[in-house]
Amino acid sequence: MLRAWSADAVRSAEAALMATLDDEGELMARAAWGLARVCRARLEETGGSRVVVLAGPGNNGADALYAAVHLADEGAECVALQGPWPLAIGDSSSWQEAGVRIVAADGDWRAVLTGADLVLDGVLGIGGRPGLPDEAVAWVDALPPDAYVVAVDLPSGQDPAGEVAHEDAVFADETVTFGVPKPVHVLPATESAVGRLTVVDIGIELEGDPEVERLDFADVPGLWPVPTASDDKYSRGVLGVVAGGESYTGAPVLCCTAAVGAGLGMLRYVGTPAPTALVRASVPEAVIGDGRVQAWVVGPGLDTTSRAAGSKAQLDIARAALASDLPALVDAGGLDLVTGRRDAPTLLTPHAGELARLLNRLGGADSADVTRQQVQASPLAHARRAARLTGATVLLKGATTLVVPPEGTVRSQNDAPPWLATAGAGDVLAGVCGALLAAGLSPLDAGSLGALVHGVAADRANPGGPVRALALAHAIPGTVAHLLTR
Ligand SMILES: NC(=O)C1=CN([C@@H]2O[C@H](COP(=O)(O)OP(=O)(O)OC[C@H]3O[C@@H](n4cnc5c(N)ncnc54)[C@H](O)[C@@H]3O)[C@@H](O)[C@H]2O)[C@@H](O)CC1
Ligand SMILES: Nc1ncnc2c1ncn2[C@@H]1O[C@H](COP(=O)(O)OP(=O)(O)O)[C@@H](O)[C@H]1O
Ligand SMILES: [K+]
Repeated sequence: MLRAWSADAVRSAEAALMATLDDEGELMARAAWGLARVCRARLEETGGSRVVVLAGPGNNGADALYAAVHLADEGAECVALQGPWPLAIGDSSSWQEAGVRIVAADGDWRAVLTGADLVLDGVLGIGGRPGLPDEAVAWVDALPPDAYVVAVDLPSGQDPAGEVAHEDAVFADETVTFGVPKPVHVLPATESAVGRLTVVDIGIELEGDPEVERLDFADVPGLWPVPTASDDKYSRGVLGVVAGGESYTGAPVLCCTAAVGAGLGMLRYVGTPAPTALVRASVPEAVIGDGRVQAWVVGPGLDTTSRAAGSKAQLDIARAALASDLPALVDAGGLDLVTGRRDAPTLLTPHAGELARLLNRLGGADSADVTRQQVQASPLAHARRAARLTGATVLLKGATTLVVPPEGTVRSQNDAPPWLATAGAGDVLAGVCGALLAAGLSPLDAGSLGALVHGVAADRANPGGPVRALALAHAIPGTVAHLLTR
């Protein structure tokens, strides 16, 4: 499991360690040495030798400059761009003596930058506010496209807390962070700017709950509900799926195919005539109609406004499922039936547009209208608000999937290729996570583990190429086996 801690927690851990060290510069020395080792390796891989440092005003800039001193000692040509600010440590003459030429804001920095093989972004670190000083915006605009950009600790300008996306910021090829990952490295608003993430050990130890967790492959065997000889179909979990209608007939097929493929004890399907016929034909394992279950999936392809035959009876069962004390996953059309808090374990699985709509409906007349764009610009805050309003865990879908409980550490999964952005993929996710809820997992575990398996299945269904939702659903059983037996 990857764990990311807030800037404040990291600073406290650094202060605690520093108090035990004789030299107050020791941690920065460790950070700079580790950073220099990574840069050295990348220069060797790419055959480059010209390093340009973007030197900010704080310790992040100092880290980059110290790393450049090591690289200069080893023969690289190192130049640092300084803005109209003093450097945190030393001045231009002391750095020049140490082997790093400093080019001031009024110097010919463009020519220097054009020749860079490797750019070390040390403008801002965990002390940064989202956005960049104007001079650094100009540097970033002028970055040569073929230079390898290494961000020091985090891509400058990105929000260290990973809460908000900002357009004036660095997008790195690699980020070298110190001690532990931070939220910026794993949350959806900022993760795409991080590139490859490398963590340099500087000896700090973090205690207590992290801000963000990310499950990895090694977590799957410990969490996945593997049956034993004493199990039967009921003890493994029965899932009820209320999905589809006369206009959306495919969603229940995808959801039910994925749910049985994830290893359910049994599945009950509740639908109107057309999708029921399709589920009968394509998922012969499904038992049709209402009955006793351990958890519900309510909503894939569900049209809550339909007047077609069978719709009223189906909606009555959907409402009864939501009013029950059983765990429930609520997706797509089912989200329109959420009226407030539910006491039983609940996982809501909106995409950004559905989350905006849910917040507008539940937020009350006084709250400002939320748009899909606002959700995408600050996904964590919006998911958290929905989790607090409903008491449910909110799984917000996207390239990075967030799973946000009403309180405490959030999970963030990034396991899927962009090919997964295809209609019906969400119905498959609902089936997988629903199966895990029926087996007794918490909404947090069911959502994050389901998102991991779903993302890996997208890749395994057709490595490196397009994937359709039905192929994704069919790839679930093999993916689970692969992750359990690797
Ligand atoms: N605390 C420690 O012991 C260690 C810290 N390290 C480094 O220190 C960094 C943190 O250093 P600092 O606390 O000096 O903070 P930063 O280097 O992130 O920069 C903070 C400075 O930039 C200014 N600033 C912030 N946001 C701005 C914006 N958007 N536009 C313009 N100016 C802005 C602030 O006013 C402040 O002067 C870490 O990211 C890491 O690189 C490492 O050396 C490891 C050890
Ligand atoms: N760019 C992307 N990269 C990887 N996965 C993505 C990307 N965009 C969306 N996804 C995933 O694809 C799925 C889409 O679900 P959803 O929007 O509900 O589609 P549908 O309602 O058509 O089934 C979600 O699991 C989401 O996390
Ligand atoms: K940086």
